[in-house]
Amino acid sequence: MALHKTLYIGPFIHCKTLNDLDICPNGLIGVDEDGKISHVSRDAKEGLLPAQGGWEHAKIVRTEQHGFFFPGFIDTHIHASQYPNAGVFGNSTLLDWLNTYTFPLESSFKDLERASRIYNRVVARTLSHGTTTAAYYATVHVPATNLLADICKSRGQRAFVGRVCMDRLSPDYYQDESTESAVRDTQACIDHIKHIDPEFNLITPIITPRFAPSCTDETLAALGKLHHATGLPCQTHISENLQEISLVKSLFPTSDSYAHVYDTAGLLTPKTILAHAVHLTPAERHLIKTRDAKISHCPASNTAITSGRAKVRTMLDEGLTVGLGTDVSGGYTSSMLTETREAIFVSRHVAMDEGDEAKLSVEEALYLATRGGAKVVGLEGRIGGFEVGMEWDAQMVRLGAVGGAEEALDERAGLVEVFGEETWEEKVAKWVYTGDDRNTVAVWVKGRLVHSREGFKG
Ligand SMILES: Nc1nc2[nH]cnc2c(=O)[nH]1
Ligand SMILES: [Zn+2]
Repeated sequence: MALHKTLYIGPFIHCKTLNDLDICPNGLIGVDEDGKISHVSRDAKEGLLPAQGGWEHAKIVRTEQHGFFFPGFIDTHIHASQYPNAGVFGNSTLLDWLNTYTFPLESSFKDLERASRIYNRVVARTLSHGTTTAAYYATVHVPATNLLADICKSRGQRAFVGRVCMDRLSPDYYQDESTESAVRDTQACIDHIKHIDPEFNLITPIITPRFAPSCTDETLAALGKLHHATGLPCQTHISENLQEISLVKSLFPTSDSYAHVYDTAGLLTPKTILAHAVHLTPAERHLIKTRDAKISHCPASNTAITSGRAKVRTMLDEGLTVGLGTDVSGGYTSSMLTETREAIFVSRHVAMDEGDEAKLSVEEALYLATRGGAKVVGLEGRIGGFEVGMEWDAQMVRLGAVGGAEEALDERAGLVEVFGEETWEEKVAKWVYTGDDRNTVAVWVKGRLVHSREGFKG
C-alpha cells in the first residue's frame, strides 16, 4: 500500500533512556513514503514547514487539545490463543492454571474458524490499545499459527509469531508427538512466514519451546539447534512460580539451575526472550547477563496467578535488558498501558519490603513498555523512539474533553481529566494512571494507519 509523505505536528514524547522522558511540546516529525522518520523538528513554526522535495504536498496530521504523539507499545510476551480466557483464572496458580484453563482452550485451535475469530479479535484489540509490536505465542497447530501470522500482516501489526512446542506433561490431546514432529511443524510455520513476508519486514517467526517442563531434553536441544541454524529469535518462560522451579529441578537433576537448562540446550542467547524471571538466583541473573538474553517482565500476570514479585530494579541495576509483557491470559489485560501501571504498582510492593529504590517511576515504566521492549525483541534500531531513520510505529494520545466540550463529561474522552494547569509530566502521569484505550485516538505501524477512533481527523 503506497503511503504519503506525512507531517505529524504537535507535541511528541518519547523515552530517550530509562530516566530521560523527552517532552517536545512544539514538534514536527516528517515520515516518508516508506514509513521512516526523515526529519524531526523541536520547534515547529507554521510558516516554516518543509517546502521542498515533495514535502510541500505532504499530508498533515495534527494532535488535538492536550494530545501528543507517543511511540507504539511493544508487548514482549502475549499468548494470542489465550485471549478468550483474559480475566478467567480464579484462585489458581501456574501449574493447575495450565491444566484447568489453558491446555483445554489452546487445544480448541484445531478448529480454524474459531482460531480466525479469536486471532482477529486479539490483534484488533491490542492495536486499539496502542500495541504496535507483539511477541505472540500461538498453539501447537500449524494452520492456526500461520493464520495468526496472516492476520497480523493484513491488519498491519508488527509481530513475532511462535508455534508452541511441547512434547510432555500435558494431556495427550494437546501435545507434540515427538521431537521430530515439533521441529518439522515449527519449520512449516517458519516457511509460511518466509512466504508471506520474505524479509521479515513486519512478521518474524520465533522459536517457542513452551517452557522446560513441557519439553524433553531432546526437544530443547533440537530447538536450540534450530535457533542457531536459522538465526531466528526464541521465546520461553523461566522461573515464574516456585512449584514450577521444583519441577524443573526434578526433571533436570543434573542441571545447576533453570537458566542452566536453557543454556545447555543452546537456548540462552542474545535473541532469547525469557518471560517472568520472578525467582531467578543471582547466579542465574549473571548467566543471563553473560549470554545477553532478554527479560519480559509480566507484572499483571505475576499478581493474578500469584507467581511473585519480580525484582526489576535489581535486574536493571545488574544490566539486564527488560521489557514488559501482558502475558494474556495469565495476565488479565491486553492493554500495555494497564501493564505499565501494574509494573509501577508491583515495584511499590517490592519497595515495601526492600526499600524505596525498588520503585519504578512513570518514566521508567514507559521506557520498559517502549524502548526497553524494542531492545528485548531486537528492534531497537527501528522502533521504540522518534529519531531520524526509525520507523513510524506510533500512537496519538488525546486527553481531557473532546471537541472543546470542557464542561461535558464526554465518554469518548475517557477518564483522564485535564484542567490545563498540569505540567507535561503530570499529564503523562494522568494518562498512565487513569487512561485507557479511549485515549489512543490513532495508531500507526511503519507509517500505515492501523487503528483510529471516532473523531480522528487524519
Ligand atoms: N504465564 C504462563 N506461564 C506459562 N508457563 C508455561 N506455559 C505458560 C503459559 O501459557 N502462561
Ligand atoms: Zn506466558
